[in-house]
Amino acid sequence: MGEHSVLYKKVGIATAIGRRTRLEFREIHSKGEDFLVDLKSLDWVQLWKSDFIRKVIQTDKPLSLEKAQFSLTEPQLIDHDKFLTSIRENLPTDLSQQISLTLSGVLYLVSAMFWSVALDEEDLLPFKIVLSSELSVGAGTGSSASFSVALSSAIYHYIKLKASSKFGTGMHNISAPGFAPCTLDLLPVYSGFSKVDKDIINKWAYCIEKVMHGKPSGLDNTVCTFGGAVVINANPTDSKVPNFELLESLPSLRVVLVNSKVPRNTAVLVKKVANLYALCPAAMDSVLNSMDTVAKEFIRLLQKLQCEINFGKNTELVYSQLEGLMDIQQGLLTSIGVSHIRLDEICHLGQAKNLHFKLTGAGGGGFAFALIPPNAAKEMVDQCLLDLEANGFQVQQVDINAKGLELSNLVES
Ligand SMILES: Nc1ncnc2c1ncn2[C@@H]1O[C@H](COP(=O)(O)OP(=O)(O)OP(=O)(O)O)[C@@H](O)[C@H]1O
Ligand SMILES: C[C@@](O)(CCO)CC(=O)[O-]
Repeated sequence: MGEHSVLYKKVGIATAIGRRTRLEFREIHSKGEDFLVDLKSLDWVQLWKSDFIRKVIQTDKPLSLEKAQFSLTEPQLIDHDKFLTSIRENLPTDLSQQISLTLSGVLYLVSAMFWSVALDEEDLLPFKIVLSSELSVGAGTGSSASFSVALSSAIYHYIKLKASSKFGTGMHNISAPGFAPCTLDLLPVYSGFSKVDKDIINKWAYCIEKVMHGKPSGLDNTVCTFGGAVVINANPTDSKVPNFELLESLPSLRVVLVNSKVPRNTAVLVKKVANLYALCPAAMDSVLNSMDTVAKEFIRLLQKLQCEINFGKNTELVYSQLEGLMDIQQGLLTSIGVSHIRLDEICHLGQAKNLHFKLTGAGGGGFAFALIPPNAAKEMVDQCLLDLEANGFQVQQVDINAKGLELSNLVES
């Protein structure tokens, strides 16, 4: 709740859904091999020569401050646009936009994350990355954020493992001479990521979200990193940087996701809204303020719902209020041009059976979701889902408040 308006400092909330992106990372124990990136969702395998990867890592990166201020913990110091331009120059020009964006993201992280770390040529062996996802790519359920977090966490974890075999365990400065110190706690075995790790990973993932969309809010990558539910811009400040709060508890809601199967591009939709803002600022301010009110009310009602569940109270009214807010927000998003005729059809089919759908993500196609209140008549819900499928939509039930980043199945090769 709060799509688009969160980019204008308004409040929003997002939750992790139980659909995972998996990244398998394997070091290849032979120096001369190529680096390999297998993108299952895009049906693309990329090979890069070891010499090429070593060269892009060593090349100086454009920064907003001196190199002596930069380290693995400070990705925000990279002059993003200049760096991205240089990354793109290393890619063939005949790639599809999706593949080109993804490979730009991979090269960005590989070349910038290793740059400041004190690992010699012989420490860095070629590796193979295999990426697959249960999420539809580019459909409004945060696939790009999920990809960005998976990739930045894998490289970060690899750096820590390599650093611990070089420096030993304990607190060590892993920066190369000439860079700012980066002191990390290196452990013999890792079972997961600490809060410090997650904060660093999240910062790098945000850089890749910028590769994908230009000016993202950072909400999607924060949700993918930390899991659960995250509120953005809860504390109004003059800062340009949004603030994030992890919500302690969110009621367990039944949610149905419907795929309109209409492809869309987040960056294009964000630009469309920005253009409308430039044309009609006063009216847009008013719509964005309304979106802010709706999102705040939605969060307040979710908390109220949790209390009512705890006290065994009847939750019917709160569900109706939440659904009312979803209808209002869908109307506001439609008014700024980010719905789509197929999303409108989902909403109409839902209304006929008393389910209230709202688009999710940037809109323009992609997914819509509805809450299924506990008292909803099963036959009505089942019929609605059948009607949606009969009209060519894809329906799936999802868990919300799901886990974020996890490390699993570590196997030595
Ligand atoms: N599993 C994946 N493998 C490789 N690249 C991916 C994967 N998932 C997403 N991407 C990259 O992310 C881009 C989609 O980003 P986009 O922001 O448009 O979609 P989204 O994140 O699903 O939507 P939203 O930001 O509205 O939630 C794709 O073009 C592709 O470059
Ligand atoms: C449109 C938008 O609000 C939703 C993307 O999931 C963009 C963003 O938050 O970065």
